[in-house]
Amino acid sequence: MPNFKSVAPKATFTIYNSPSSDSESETVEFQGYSFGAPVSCSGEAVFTTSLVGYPESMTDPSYKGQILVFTQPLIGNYGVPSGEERDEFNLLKYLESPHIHVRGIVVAEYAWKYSHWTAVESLASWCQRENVTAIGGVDTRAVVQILREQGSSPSTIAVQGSFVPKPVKPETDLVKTVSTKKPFFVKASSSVKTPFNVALIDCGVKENIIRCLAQRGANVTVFPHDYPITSVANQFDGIFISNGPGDPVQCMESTVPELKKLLGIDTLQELPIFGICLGHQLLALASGAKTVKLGYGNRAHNIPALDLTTGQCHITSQNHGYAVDVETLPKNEYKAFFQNLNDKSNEGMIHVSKPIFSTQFHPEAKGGPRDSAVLFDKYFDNMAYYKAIKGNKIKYTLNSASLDTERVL
Ligand SMILES: NC(=O)CC[C@H](N)C(=O)O
Repeated sequence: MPNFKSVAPKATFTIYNSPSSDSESETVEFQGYSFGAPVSCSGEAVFTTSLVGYPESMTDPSYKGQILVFTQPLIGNYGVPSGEERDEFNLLKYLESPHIHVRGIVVAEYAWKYSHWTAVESLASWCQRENVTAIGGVDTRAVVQILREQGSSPSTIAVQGSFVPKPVKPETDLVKTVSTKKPFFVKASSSVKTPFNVALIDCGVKENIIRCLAQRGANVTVFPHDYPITSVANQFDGIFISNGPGDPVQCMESTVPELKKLLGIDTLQELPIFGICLGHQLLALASGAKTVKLGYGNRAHNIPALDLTTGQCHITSQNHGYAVDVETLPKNEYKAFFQNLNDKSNEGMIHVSKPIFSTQFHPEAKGGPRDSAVLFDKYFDNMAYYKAIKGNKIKYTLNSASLDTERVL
């Protein structure tokens, strides 16, 4: 095989202590080679210890604007699957959204040769097409030691011959950039006779979350993150709040007040609600709790989360930099649902009397283990009960045929 590495443009990955630092003592540099787009980039460096799933992670909207460091030493070996192929729900078969959301990737060794039955191109050509920076040849173990010490940090990837932007603080208003611009509709599995109707608040939803709902028998109407959901909530059997990028407090003026309003509507006290990751954090904020930034976050596919209601441990898929401060949960309303057994951070909350719960980890797990897929079943049980007690009072009056059938970007 030709020695691609030796002819690839040189690249440098730099980690900064703070966005304003430019003196050498405050930066650490790693030299490597570029295999992505011939552009430099700047973003918050975060790391994942997941062993597989780079196409899914890179297209997860929660990673918007970040530079993702993979600790798995060989990346690219199974190429990239089709970003066009769709399943029976018209959802992307292999990717979690139509485009790459990470700004750049950092790997130890890029596999120039790939092989997999689903692969349609190499990771390098995908990054080039999507204008995403990629550096190989970096000692990612050393990188993680720095990020673990100083926390997720401003960083740049400089590609030889291109303009290098300054390190920046994580951007604000990221949710707006990834949320659908207009409502869209995904039809439930055709094997289900009487589907449920779920209103999904899209803060940057992963395709597999919608699939987990549609497969179990929900027609999913996906709404923009700032949609006045209270104006339609009485037409639905359940509300779902999705994952998404950035600091949850960025949604204090959009999604959170609307959720707060929803929680206060007398006639909707029995309405089931389920939130995942950012959805969990926003529900917590709407309930009066607070969120905190974690040092370096949790990004992996093997994080143990203890179900505090059963004593069972779930091995979970995670990607987050913030967490709910469990001490601030309103005690007469919510109790902690799951706890992270590595760092003891909060992994979910459950209402003491209403059918409302949320998790910090990703039960839809793409990629990752499916231990906690059962939580989707729990949500469906809650919806079945709600539908039974409401009789025929819930009426879906939106014209779903007039809605788009995929996210509007
Ligand atoms: N996956 C997510 O929804 C991430 C939530 C939030 N942006 C965080 O980093 O904590």
